[in-house]
Amino acid sequence: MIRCEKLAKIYPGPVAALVDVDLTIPAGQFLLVCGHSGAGKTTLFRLIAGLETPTSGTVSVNEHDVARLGRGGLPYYRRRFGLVLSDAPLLPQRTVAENVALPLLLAGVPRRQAFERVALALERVGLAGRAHELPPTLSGGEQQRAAIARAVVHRPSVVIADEPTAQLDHDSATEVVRLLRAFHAAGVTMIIATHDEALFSSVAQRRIVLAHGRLVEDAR
Ligand SMILES: Nc1ncnc2c1ncn2[C@@H]1O[C@H](COP(=O)(O)OP(=O)(O)OP(=O)(O)O)[C@@H](O)[C@H]1O
Repeated sequence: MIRCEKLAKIYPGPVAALVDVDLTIPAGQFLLVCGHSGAGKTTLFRLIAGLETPTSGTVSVNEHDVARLGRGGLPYYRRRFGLVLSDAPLLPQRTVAENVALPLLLAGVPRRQAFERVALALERVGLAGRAHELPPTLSGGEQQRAAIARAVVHRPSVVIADEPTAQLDHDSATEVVRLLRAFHAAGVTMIIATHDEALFSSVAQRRIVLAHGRLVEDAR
């Protein structure tokens, strides 16, 4: 369970990106996060995943305050999460398999074991035959599926995806939703920012709306 209490992030400016957000996300939930551009969705994701520290308030996971983890605990904490963020594109000069392997290699998994897991992850997203190609030769939908493989290759318990179907045609977007649904069915908590709510209507269990950094709607 992830719990945000009075969570706030003020960037220099000052910009109040997130203001007093109280939110509890039970393990295994499929949560949609909606809101206009600049509403604070990405900021919320970065705080939950331990990529940024709150200005005030707390994020805790299973009752442990993330701010108290310290340098030793934070890398382990971050490995709970699989991130599909728009500011982390695939590296164009590395093959698809090398891109997907990166989080494992950075975590110290031996190469051989890492690439065995990469092969499994690419198979799950239907890209087994494209492992040795460079990302720019893939379609937009295939690149997004590779990004999902990279996010799940270390078997995270939570997947956070920022607009995972943006700029995809309908068939590719539907395929991305099908994949996320399959990971959710396997027990992964899903936190998805989207403007494409209709696409997720059959799988989402809850929808929250952020506006100007505040949580303004919460519906199950
Ligand atoms: N590193 C930063 N420094 C300063 N301001 C920032 C920073 N990151 C975000 N902001 C500001 O915080 C606010 C919330 O941004 P955020 O990216 O969280 O919104 P968002 O809902 O994800 O938007 P989008 O849908 O466009 O991605 C915006 O006003 C943004 O300009």
